[in-house]
Amino acid sequence: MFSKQNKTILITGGAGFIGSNFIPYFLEKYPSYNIVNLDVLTYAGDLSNLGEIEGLTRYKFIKGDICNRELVEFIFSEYDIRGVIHFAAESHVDNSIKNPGVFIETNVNGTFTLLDAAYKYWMEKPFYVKTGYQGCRFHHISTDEVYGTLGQTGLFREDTPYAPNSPYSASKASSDMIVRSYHETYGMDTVITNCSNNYGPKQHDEKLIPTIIRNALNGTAIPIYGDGQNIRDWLYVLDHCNGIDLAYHNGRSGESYNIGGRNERTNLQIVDKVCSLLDQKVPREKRYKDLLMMVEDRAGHDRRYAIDASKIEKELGWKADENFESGIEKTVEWYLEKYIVR
Ligand SMILES: Cc1cn([C@H]2C[C@H](O)[C@@H](COP(=O)(O)OP(=O)(O)O[C@H]3O[C@H](CO)[C@@H](O)[C@H](O)[C@H]3O)O2)c(=O)[nH]c1=O
Repeated sequence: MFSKQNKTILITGGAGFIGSNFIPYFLEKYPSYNIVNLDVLTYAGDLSNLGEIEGLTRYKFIKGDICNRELVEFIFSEYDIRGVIHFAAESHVDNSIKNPGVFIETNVNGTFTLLDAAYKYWMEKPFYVKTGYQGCRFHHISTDEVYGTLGQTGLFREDTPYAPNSPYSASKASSDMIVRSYHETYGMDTVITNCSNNYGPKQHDEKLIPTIIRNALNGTAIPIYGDGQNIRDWLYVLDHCNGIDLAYHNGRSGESYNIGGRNERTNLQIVDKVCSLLDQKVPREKRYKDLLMMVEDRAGHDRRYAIDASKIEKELGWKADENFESGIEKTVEWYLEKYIVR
C-alpha cells in the first residue's frame, strides 16, 4: 500500500505514448507523489514502455476502463485520489474515420465518467466543505486538432474558435467542453492543455514517424497521403511532459494552455529527414527515400497545424528545450533499437 504521507494522483492512459513518457518523468521529479495508472490496455497501450518503474512502491498499475464508473469510484476512494491527469483516449485520426463510435465512447463518455466521479468524490470530502478543492485538480490532456485547420499563415491560440474536422478531434473538442462546464458550473479546479504533434520514443507504430522508420527498414513502401504538403508542428514528447507538469501545478484554474514546438514541417520534409538519418545509420544500396509512395489522401485531412505557445511561455515559463535535429535523431535511434535489436 502507498505511504499515506504522499499525495496520490490518478493518471489515466499511462501505458500510451505520452503517458508512458510522463509517468517516469513525474515519479522521478516528485518523490512525494504516489501514482495510480489506470489503463485498459487497448492495442495502443504497452506496459513494456513502463518497465523502468515496475515494482516501485509509489506506483500502481490498474488495468481497467475509464468508462467503468464503479471501478473509477472504487479507485478514488481506495487510493484517496487528490488529482487527475487524464491522458486516456483513442487518438488515431485514421481509425476515427473508419470506426468513430469507440472515440465517442472513450473520449467523450470516458472523460465525463472520470470527471463526474472526481467531482463527486472531492465534493463530499470534509476538506472540500471547509476550504474547497485544495489542490485537487483535474487536468485534461487534449489536442490542437480541436481548432480545425490553418491555411498557410496564422497560429492556433487559446481563443481560436473550435472547429474540429475528424470524429477524433470532435470527440476531443467535446471532452474539452465537458471539462470546461465542470469548472464553470461547479467551480471544479480544472486545466486543459492542447498540444501539437508529439514525437519521440514509445510512440505507437501507427503514427507517421514510426511508420516511415518501420517501412523503410522492412523495404516496403512509405505511404504519404495526398500531396505530402500537409504541415504539422512537431513537439518532442518530453518537452510536452514538462509543459503538462507546469500547467498541472501552476496553470490558472479553468484555463487552457496550448503547447507546441514552433517546429513546422511538411510530411515530405519529415520523410526526407528520417530517411537521410537512416541512410547514415543503416546504409543500404538504394536511398530509403526511394520507398516513398504517394497514396490516396486522408478524408477531411487537415492542411496545417501550428501553435502559438506564448501563453504557457509567458505565464508558466515553459519553453521547448529539444531542437528538432537532436530530437529526431534520438527518436530514430530508439526505433532502430526496437525494430532491429529487439
Ligand atoms: C500514418 C500516416 C500519416 N500521414 C500523414 C497524416 C498527417 O498529415 C501526418 C501525421 O499523421 P499522424 O501521425 O497520424 O498524426 P495526426 O493525424 O497529425 O494526429 C496526431 O497529432 C495530434 C496533435 O496534432 C494528436 O492529437 C493525435 O492524437 C495524433 O495522432 O502524416 C501520412 O501521410 N502517412 C501515414 O502513413
